[in-house]
Amino acid sequence: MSELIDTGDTLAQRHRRALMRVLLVCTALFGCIFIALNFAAGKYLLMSVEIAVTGFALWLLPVMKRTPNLQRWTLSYLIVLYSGTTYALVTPATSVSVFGWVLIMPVVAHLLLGRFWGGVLCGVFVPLSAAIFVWRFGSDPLLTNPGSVANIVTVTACSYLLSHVYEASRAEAETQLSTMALTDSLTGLANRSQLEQSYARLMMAKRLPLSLLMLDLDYFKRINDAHGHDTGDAVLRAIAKTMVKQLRRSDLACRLGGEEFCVLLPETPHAEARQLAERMRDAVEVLECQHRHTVLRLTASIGIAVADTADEPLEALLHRADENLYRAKLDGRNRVVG
Ligand SMILES: Nc1nc2c(ncn2[C@@H]2O[C@H](COP(=O)(O)OP(=O)(O)OP(=O)(O)O)[C@@H](O)[C@H]2O)c(=O)[nH]1
Repeated sequence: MSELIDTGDTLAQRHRRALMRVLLVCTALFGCIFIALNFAAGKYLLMSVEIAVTGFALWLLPVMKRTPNLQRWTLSYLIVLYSGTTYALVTPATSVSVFGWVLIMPVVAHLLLGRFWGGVLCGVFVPLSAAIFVWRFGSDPLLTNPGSVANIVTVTACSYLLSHVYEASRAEAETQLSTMALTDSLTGLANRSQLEQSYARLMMAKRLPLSLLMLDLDYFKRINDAHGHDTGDAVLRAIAKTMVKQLRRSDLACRLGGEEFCVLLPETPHAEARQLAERMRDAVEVLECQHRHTVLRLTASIGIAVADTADEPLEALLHRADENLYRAKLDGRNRVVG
């Protein structure tokens, strides 16, 4: 598990990496069996093709464990595997049963490459295999029987359509899942996990100085106590919207929990961060949250911290911003410190 996480895989990549290794082991194993069978039958050219595919599978097995180019290697291997299968189909010495492999081409391609590349690969190899089938067995009674033709076409079309639809809904479910895992459900802002990921990315790209604002609403408990938790929630959503309005596209606003928010500002020196923090504090102060017949108003305290080097851990930066926020609270609230 840890070695998979080390590669920085998404959920889909993690599954595909595991599936690809199963496919490589299976094709290498069956490849050895077919090499032996074809050697015994004296089909040396076909045997050579199988040796090449099996050798590639064995060589790729350790590479697949941690390569960051998973998609490229998978596509390369499937092109080699499907080309080898196509060669076996063309060879007059092979039996009609070899065409059984064509039926699983769409399933394997979609599971390993996703909708687009899986579709492209099948779009090339399945019609090619069908053409070879007609060329080799066109005069066979099998193909002059409409029932047999209908069966073959239906099974192939089902294999293609089912894998395509399955992959489409799997990809959609994964997108929804990762959005949920990175978003605060109440406000729609980023959550702490997303903050950690973005911070690591920004530090890696050296988008310095990286400023961080920590914003905490003042006396928010009073809103909850006086008007109820639902109203408190509505206020938190309004605050989140107000914060986002002040930001650039490259900035990231998150809710750390409760009534505590944080904003990540890449390539923002201290003076600029301070200006933005004051603007945000003003915006919260003038915000009017309508609740039944009363207008609720509140203020926010903000602490600032700036990272000038790429080696500062997020925890340290948050801690410095939190200390300044604490001072802002002590100094009377509704102010920016740092
Ligand atoms: N409505 C709502 N309230 C929350 C949520 N999470 C935390 N709270 C409330 O936020 C309040 C935070 O109160 P305190 O930590 O005492 O802070 P405060 O009243 O804002 O006072 P200061 O921060 O000292 O200015 C508590 O009443 C929590 O119950 C939430 O998701 N929704």
